[in-house]
Amino acid sequence: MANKVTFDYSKATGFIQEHEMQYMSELAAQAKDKLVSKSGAGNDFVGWVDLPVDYDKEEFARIQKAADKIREDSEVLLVIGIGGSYLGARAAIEFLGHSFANVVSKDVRKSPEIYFVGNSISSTYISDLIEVVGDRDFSINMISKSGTTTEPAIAFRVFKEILEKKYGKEEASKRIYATTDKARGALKNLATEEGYESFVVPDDVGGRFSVLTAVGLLPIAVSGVDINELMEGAAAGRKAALENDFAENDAMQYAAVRNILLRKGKTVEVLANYEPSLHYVSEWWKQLYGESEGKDQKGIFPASVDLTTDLHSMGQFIQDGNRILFETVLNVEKSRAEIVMNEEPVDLDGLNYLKGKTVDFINKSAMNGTILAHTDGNVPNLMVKIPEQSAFYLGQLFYFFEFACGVSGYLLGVNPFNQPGVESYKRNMFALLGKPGYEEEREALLKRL
Ligand SMILES: O=P(O)(O)OC[C@H]1O[C@](O)(CO)[C@@H](O)[C@@H]1O
Repeated sequence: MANKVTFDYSKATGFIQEHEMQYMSELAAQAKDKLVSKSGAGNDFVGWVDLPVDYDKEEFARIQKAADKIREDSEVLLVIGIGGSYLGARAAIEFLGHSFANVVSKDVRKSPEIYFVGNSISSTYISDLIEVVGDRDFSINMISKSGTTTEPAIAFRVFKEILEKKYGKEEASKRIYATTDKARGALKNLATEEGYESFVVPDDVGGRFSVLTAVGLLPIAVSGVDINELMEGAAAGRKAALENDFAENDAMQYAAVRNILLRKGKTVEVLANYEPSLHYVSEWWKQLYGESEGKDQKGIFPASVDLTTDLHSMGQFIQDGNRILFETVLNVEKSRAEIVMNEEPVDLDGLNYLKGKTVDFINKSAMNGTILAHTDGNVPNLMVKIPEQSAFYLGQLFYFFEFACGVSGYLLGVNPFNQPGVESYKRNMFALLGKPGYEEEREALLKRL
């Protein structure tokens, strides 16, 4: 087991010839140069490249201090945000924390309960969460880079009102933490007006690349994770991505392999995990790759499955359906817990052949068997190995995927750092809601409904 996050495409060599890798390595080197020298498309949004070694230390200390205060004075933290303004934090908290964090006793969790809201417009969800919070002490971390996104703004209005009713305006303002643009937007204005403690999403870091800014770091720190360790892992990932040539560069190889497969008609990448705690890492990854590459009528569609769970729902399609897929397995090499199968005196369930084996050994056997079956079914299989569930390796993993995404987007010939397509639904929604300025669209849309 290597003591770092690694990429392994040895099981996919039947689908990729050496000379293809050679050609793509040259293009990947050019793409990397563009990214690192900040000379490619969207180059004003590549601040994340140096973030693990070049971040605001004063703000970092303030994040830690705010996290300590929240851990001290709140039973519940509400994290309000959508897309890149919540997925990274949720990925980290769920990957590194207890599988049932919000349900176990505080002695086990050692932090406030953390709930995410403002990532949908469901009144049922909001109202159920109001019930969960009840009359307990709580704080809010409102996260929006633009400060104008509708989903989180709605949730914030609702919970701000509850907070102000409970504590009074002044005390409530000390329990609201705003993470947003340093100067612009409705949230920034509100924070200034009401005196909320504010944290900055740097101008040159887009939402989906912002997990290692205050966007991710404050909620992650509240959950009790050592954010220094997370940053150290990311710095190690950066060093590996920046300093290694293609032959030793895992992120560049991943970018190259997925672009070779795309050009052979593999238009869907399925990210597969065998640990439920990786579910939100996959959700984070989907936004990262979906928003970065899905444009100009191009891109690999990023999908995900939780295994072995989904082998009993999506397994049939992966094995035997339309051959447009390749699969990337996230493999946590060393399980955090060990459970050994015991022998029973009468082998009624037929499982005595597993006596003495660990559940993780069984899980890994399922994984290895599945990889070979899918490979035989013409699904190229790639693997990203994560030595264990620690903040250090998660930091490395975040950086690995971010760097590979930048390189991959340039290989594809798109600007990986914009998201023009996201505006279309917003315009329609605003028009249908009667937002001032959308009158003409409103008429046209109403006729079509
Ligand atoms: O942080 P904000 O500005 O609320 O944006 C949230 C998300 O919405 C998007 O802008 C898309 O609408 C994403 O790129 C972003 O992560």
